[in-house]
Amino acid sequence: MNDNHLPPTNIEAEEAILGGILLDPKAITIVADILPVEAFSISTHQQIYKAALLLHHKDKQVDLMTVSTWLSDHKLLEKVGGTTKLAQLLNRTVSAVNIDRYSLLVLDKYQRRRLIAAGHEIVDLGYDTAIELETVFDFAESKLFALTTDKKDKFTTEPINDCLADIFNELEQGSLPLFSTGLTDLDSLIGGLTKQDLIIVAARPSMGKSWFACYLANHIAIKEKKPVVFFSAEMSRKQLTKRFLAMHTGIDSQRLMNNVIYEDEMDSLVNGLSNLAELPIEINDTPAEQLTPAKIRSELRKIQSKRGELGLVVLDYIQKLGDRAAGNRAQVIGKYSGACKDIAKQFNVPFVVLAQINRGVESQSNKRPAMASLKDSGDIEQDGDLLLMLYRDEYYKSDTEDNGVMEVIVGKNRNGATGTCKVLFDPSVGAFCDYTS
Ligand SMILES: Nc1ncnc2c1ncn2[C@@H]1O[C@H](COP(=O)(O)OP(=O)(O)OP(=O)(O)O)[C@@H](O)[C@H]1O
Repeated sequence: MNDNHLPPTNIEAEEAILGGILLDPKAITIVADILPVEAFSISTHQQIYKAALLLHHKDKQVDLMTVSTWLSDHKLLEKVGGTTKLAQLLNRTVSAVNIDRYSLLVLDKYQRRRLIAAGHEIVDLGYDTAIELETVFDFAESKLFALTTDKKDKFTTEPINDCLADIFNELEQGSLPLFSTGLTDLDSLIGGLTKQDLIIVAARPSMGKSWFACYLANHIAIKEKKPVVFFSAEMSRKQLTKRFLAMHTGIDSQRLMNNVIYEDEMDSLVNGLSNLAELPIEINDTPAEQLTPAKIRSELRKIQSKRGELGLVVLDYIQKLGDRAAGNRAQVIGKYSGACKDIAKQFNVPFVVLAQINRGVESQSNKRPAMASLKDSGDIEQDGDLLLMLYRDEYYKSDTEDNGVMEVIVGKNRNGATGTCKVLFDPSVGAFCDYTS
């Protein structure tokens, strides 16, 4: 315990770094990406380093002359101690050889100061009993997580120039900010599943929402090889795993649920088990009343730090969350859908959220759902970037010509067209494929 409570600093290392920068024009290129301005503990050090960084970002040479001229031109030279201070820094430094090592020493103290600041904020929140405990935990966890992982706040204000640089890089690489669904007609309508989008998949009960979500999860896990996280407030972990197993083995899901396997299915079972075991699919079956946005964020943070960038998040299903006896359900659901959109942005991932549709569609002649059909809809349709509504004619008419066909109705598409496409669907094993094939 530090009795005098002085914040941890390493002034000598800070001086050595600044001296190195003034001495050797190459030095700034080594430290610019490692050290933020705030890593320096003294404001004069921060100001000198900031001048060096600004010159560096404008592709200007960085040395004693250019830094002192810049500071003088901006009426800051006297504030940092004048040319005497710069000369002192220079005189104390023999070479810039160890500058990367010194940077780590300075960074270590900076991280400790940030940890202490976060600790103070967490203590204050702990005392503030007006704030819900869950919010306090979420805040505390995200503060510490930011320190141990990225170390930089992603959501700061940035000049448009920086965004343009990112966009140019993406265009140059031709990398798509979205994932194919594996269904050609659906992809032609929606493009694919876009990162940061909230994708609402809505339908009447038993229409095949969970199967559709399983299909997307499985497809992204296989094709993108990125972690897919399935929050199943509806089905247990075992039931959901058996659905995935049915998809991989072709064994009827109903029989898998009842643990009935035929002898000639053993090979498929073994193959399916080993294929499925390889996939980066994570299942969380926290009961609906305990599955809060804070819990979802906390789980995603853990998975992301363990397995890397996420490929897809699924929630089955939104109206199940929260206190179902509570008065204004629309308001509650609106709160959840807003939080889901924030999570999609925060984790840079498409977030597929399943939703039930109002019984109202049953009284319509064509029975096909529309945007207004969402049950307890709250702000779901506003928060969603993409709204996919599922419809199967055989659900209502056993003699339909469209046996085995699912219609995917795109009711809202922030990034493109709306419309309907058909896909083939086998609910016994959760198989989806193109209608035209
Ligand atoms: N083994 C099976 N054989 C035939 N049909 C099946 C089988 N298993 C499930 N189904 C059908 O799949 C549909 C259920 O799919 P799914 O659970 O994905 O629907 P859902 O829209 O998520 O429903 P809910 O909202 O009730 O959870 C039902 O129509 C059911 O009859």
